[in-house]
Amino acid sequence: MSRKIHCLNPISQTGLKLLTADYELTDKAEEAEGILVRSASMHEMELPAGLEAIARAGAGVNNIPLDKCTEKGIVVFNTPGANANGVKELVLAGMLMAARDINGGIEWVKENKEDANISKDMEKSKKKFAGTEIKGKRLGVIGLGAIGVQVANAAADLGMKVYGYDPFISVNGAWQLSPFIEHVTDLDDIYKNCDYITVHVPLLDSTREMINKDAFAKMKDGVVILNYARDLLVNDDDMLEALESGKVHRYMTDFPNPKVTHMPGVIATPHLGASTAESEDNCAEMAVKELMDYLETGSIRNSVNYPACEMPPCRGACRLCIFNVNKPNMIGQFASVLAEEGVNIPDMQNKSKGEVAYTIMDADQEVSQRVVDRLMEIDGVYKVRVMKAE
Ligand SMILES: NC(=O)C1=CN([C@@H]2O[C@H](COP(=O)(O)OP(=O)(O)OC[C@H]3O[C@@H](n4cnc5c(N)ncnc54)[C@H](O)[C@@H]3O)[C@@H](O)[C@H]2O)C=CC1
Ligand SMILES: O=C(O)C(=O)COP(=O)(O)O
Repeated sequence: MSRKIHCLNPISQTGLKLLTADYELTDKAEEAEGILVRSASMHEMELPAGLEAIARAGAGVNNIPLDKCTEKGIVVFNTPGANANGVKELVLAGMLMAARDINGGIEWVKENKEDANISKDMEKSKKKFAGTEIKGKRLGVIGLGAIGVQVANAAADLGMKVYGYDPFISVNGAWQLSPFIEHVTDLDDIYKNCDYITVHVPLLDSTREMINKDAFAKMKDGVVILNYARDLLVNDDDMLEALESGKVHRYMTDFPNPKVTHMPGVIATPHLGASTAESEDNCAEMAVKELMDYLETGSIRNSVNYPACEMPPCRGACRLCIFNVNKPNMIGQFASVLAEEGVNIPDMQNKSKGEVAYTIMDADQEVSQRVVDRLMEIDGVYKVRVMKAE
């Protein structure tokens, strides 16, 4: 029987064509074993009863009900870094469009397209659109993950003085960061010093509306804010005030909303950061591979709610994948149940991540529903998935 995959958004064919003959795309979400999604909100959606995994072809997972998925043993994947270059390039464009009135100039040409003397007249009019250069200006990058690091390095290459802030920077991120970036540990150093500030953090309770009145109060007058991450990172009312007072010269954002579109000094794009052929292909390929790997082997790579856990092909008659609360003696209890049922475990792997854990156990014989029920009865077990060896 083929495995059913439902796409909640259009997903690049480059990724979809990796699905083997064992898979089938379905229009019916309720029968899906796997879901592929980009930005569609899943918060109000009833999760299909047989859903094993969701792969977000992209970075941000604020459109997915993570806690609910965790408690149901549904693994949520994303595709770290797969669209970072696409976003980086749009951020660079945003910075240049904030520095020069490229938009105003283009509009002027459109408005004067019937002017037979346009070649002469523009030389008189162009002073209205004069700008500044970004070389030598100070850029603050908040969040040095896949995108932030690339933005920081590219801006340094363009001659900007770059400050980077990320209290949780990964070892990989730190390795990739150019030595010319000043790594600051106090966000105020970015607010105080920078002419341009760009945010590249996920939307979390801890980052929601981090760009607010208090932050603006510490910033230089005429600062440019770039938000190609999520709209809710910025307090819109405070932004309006900052734009009106001149504290913020321009607000460049990839996340227009009804308030933002009416503000002066805003240049907005309709969430185009990852909308390049290359990013769409990269994300789709990575998401499809993660999903297939998990559905076929139980191995987890790049999950945002369960730990990475990889196992070679099944060494028994079946494989048990157990999702549970991360607390003492869980593996002991799993092993006891299997021992009492006369099942041997030729191979196993257990990993934890914060409050949850994941165990893959190969069993030397097919296990009965009673074994599954007994494992499910253990306090803290969310789900037991049984996979027959190929
Ligand atoms: N405009 C668009 O189309 C796109 C937008 N995004 C947005 O950009 C965000 C970042 O994407 P990536 O760089 O790929 O993610 P990432 O996970 O590689 O990097 C995020 C970084 O933010 C850091 N961070 C978390 N909390 C922080 C805090 N309070 N202060 C400073 N740093 C903090 C983390 O340590 C991490 O290094 C995504 O979560 C998403 O919301 C991502 C891709 C496309
Ligand atoms: O990857 C992300 O976080 C993005 O915001 C990109 O969203 P999209 O896949 O273009 O709907």
